[in-house]
Amino acid sequence: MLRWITAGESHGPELVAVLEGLPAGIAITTADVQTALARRRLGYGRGARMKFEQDEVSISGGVRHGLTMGGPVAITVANTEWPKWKDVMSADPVDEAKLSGARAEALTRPRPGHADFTGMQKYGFLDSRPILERASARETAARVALGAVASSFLSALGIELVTHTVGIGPVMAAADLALPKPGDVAAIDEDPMRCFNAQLSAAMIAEVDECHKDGDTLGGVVETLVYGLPPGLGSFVHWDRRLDSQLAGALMGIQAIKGVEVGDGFETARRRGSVAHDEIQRDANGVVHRLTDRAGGIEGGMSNGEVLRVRAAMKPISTIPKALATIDVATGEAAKAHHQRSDVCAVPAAGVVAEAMVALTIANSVLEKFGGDSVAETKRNLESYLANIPAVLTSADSSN
Ligand SMILES: Cc1cc2nc3c(=O)[nH]c(=O)nc-3n(C[C@H](O)[C@H](O)[C@H](O)COP(=O)(O)O)c2cc1C
Ligand SMILES: C=C(O[C@@H]1CC(C(=O)O)=C[C@@H](OP(=O)(O)O)[C@H]1O)C(=O)O
Repeated sequence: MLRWITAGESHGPELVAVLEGLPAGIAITTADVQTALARRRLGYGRGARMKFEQDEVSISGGVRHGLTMGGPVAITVANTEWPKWKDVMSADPVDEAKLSGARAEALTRPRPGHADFTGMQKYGFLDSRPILERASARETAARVALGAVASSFLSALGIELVTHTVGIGPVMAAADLALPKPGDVAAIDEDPMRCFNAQLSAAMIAEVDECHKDGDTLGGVVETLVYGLPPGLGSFVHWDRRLDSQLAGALMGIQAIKGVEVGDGFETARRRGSVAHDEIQRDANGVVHRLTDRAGGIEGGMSNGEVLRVRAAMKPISTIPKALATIDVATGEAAKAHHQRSDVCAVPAAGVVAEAMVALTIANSVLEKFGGDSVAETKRNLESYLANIPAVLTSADSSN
């Protein structure tokens, strides 16, 4: 079983992430993690901080000479802005006299839509700083670092992930948009306008620009695809063993994600059964195929060998220049919500986080089914399982 945990604040010295339960022999380098983090930093509509934040990566456990050794993998991602925040965010008590300037002031005008107000109620603070520091999506850098390790493990088993943006605010990608393939990411990487792996249409970019001009913010929808999955990950036997429930939990665990769809999701609910499912057909060679992939690669809580397809809906950023009504908790009076630099739209970045969470979830399911203390052992177990599926049940995706 894979376990992972992150720690650290948005303006603290660094984020710390630990991933336990991986086999030995996974190829991972500091540069691989840096590349994954660079994808997350970019994306059309990101704010000022992402222009200078460097995400300084250090792998401090579990990896030797570019390969995992089987122990917990520990990664730190340093915040390059730390020197500016040192006094405000120091773990040790600091001299009050040092705490001056705008950064040190109590944040007393909680932002609707962020964790501020309810977090202040829950933890008993009259300052939202101790809330927003951990609620901030800065934390997702730590998850993306771990996701890079999970993706490398899956890749060694022939399982590849790719993510794209399918909606920015009201602008949705064309319904017949061809699904990207894993190799497409490299091509998109060369085009920063497309935000690394996020395929933003001109209309989406115009929507971000328009919104920026209006002092407003946007959400949207991202989709992660997983190619090369064997059938049978997850299970129908118990709710918490269902792959779809695990993926939904993992994606809803990302800041600002408010909805998850598997396959055609909500659209399926509007269809009749005769056109909602994926018919099964045997070809002349005796190999079983699906005619469609409306289910998004999951039936009965199990991967069915088709391309896995999950979408996550992100709400608009809640730090809005055109600030919303709130109260000032210092006076109890009506006020405008606190506003500082922030993203206009972080949907492409959220897609990179979604991909990391899907990779971690799938890696966990793979290890649950196939086990293995080394990648070679996991691979042998996977191949043996596929080779022993009864011939009459062999489907296109279970035969490779
Ligand atoms: C990649 C990413 C970047 C984000 N950037 C910002 C930001 O710059 N400003 C902001 O107010 N919220 C930002 N958010 C959203 C907040 O983190 C989120 O609204 C907050 O945690 C409350 O969301 P919740 O209700 O889902 O917990 C971002 C979210 C993600 C996933
Ligand atoms: C730092 C990141 O995202 C941050 C997420 C975030 C929030 O409220 O979630 C608020 C902003 O932080 P700041 O207030 O320091 O500008 C974003 O920049 C990041 O993604 O690495």
